[in-house]
Amino acid sequence: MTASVSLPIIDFQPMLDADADAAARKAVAQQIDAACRQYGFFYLVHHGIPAELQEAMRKQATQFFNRSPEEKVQYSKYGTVRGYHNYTNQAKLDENLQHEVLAIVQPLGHHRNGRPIGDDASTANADVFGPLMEIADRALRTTIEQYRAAIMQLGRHMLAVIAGELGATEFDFEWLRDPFCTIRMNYYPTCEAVDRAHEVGLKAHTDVGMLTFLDQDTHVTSLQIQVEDANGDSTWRTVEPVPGSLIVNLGDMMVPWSNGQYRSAMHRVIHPHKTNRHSIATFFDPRFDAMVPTLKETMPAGEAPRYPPGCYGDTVLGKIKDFYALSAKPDATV
Ligand SMILES: O=C(O)CCC(=O)C(=O)O
Ligand SMILES: [Fe+2]
Repeated sequence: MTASVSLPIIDFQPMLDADADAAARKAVAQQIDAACRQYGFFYLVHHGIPAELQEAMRKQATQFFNRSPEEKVQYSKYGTVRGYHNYTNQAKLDENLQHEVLAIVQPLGHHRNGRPIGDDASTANADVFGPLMEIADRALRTTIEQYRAAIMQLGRHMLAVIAGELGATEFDFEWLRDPFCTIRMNYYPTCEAVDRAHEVGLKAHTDVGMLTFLDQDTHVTSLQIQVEDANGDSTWRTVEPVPGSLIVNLGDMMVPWSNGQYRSAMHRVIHPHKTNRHSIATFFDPRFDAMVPTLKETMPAGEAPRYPPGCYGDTVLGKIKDFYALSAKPDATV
């Protein structure tokens, strides 16, 4: 049995309450900063996303994955990442995943300064960021749009709070105008056979961007993160669901931005349960073609940043290839 980790449960209410006093807000900001340093993961409660909207998203996700394989596959024509993909038992992947996804990826054309599709490295991946995925189902689409807007607002707010704790005085970051948003609805099927107990739902990875907001089912524990034990060794720990919370985790871009003060933690899903599981991950990321700098307030006077500035879009494209082991298996088309 994998032991669980006690991640901090942070109450965001003072940040949303106009009457909250400055000390209460400062206390919340400090808890967030500490969690970003120690784990790169925390629970957020009273986050301001309406419960009805969360419920509507979960209902849409459940209904979607309950559809027949023939219906779901209608959503598969959108490319490598976008739309519906069933990774369960696909021999061409390097691990035996048990996982279905509906990924709603924002169109690249949405970005004022987005690099043109067809340009260099992105050519092979043009379908990743093609025209806006049509979602024929109006209820699904409306719910997703409302949820996306609410999470983007929370993302901006959270990043401003974090920037403040890192010492920033300016919050209108050029690279964060037009943030790139992806929503991944994840479905992990029931594991029937005991000897499949260690099969991987979603293999170990870090998220690529800035902040991920994860809504996970509360009836089962399957998410795991890598933490350091007292000896500094990495060890896997389960993340128990906390009803009413969103899990916030930091993506790779937060590391150079904070000059290495924050961590982007490895996580995975192991789902050996006789019940299925849903989760909804919403990614609040930089503009696709943005070079994410190091926040100048994090650099000691006279010192250079510890990391070279990285282009978010290039990082995403590289990671997609690695994640699905596409480069290692050239005949694979996901
Ligand atoms: O299903 C989960 O709990 C994790 C999902 C996740 O890590 C992701 O979609 O990036
Ligand atoms: Fe993730």
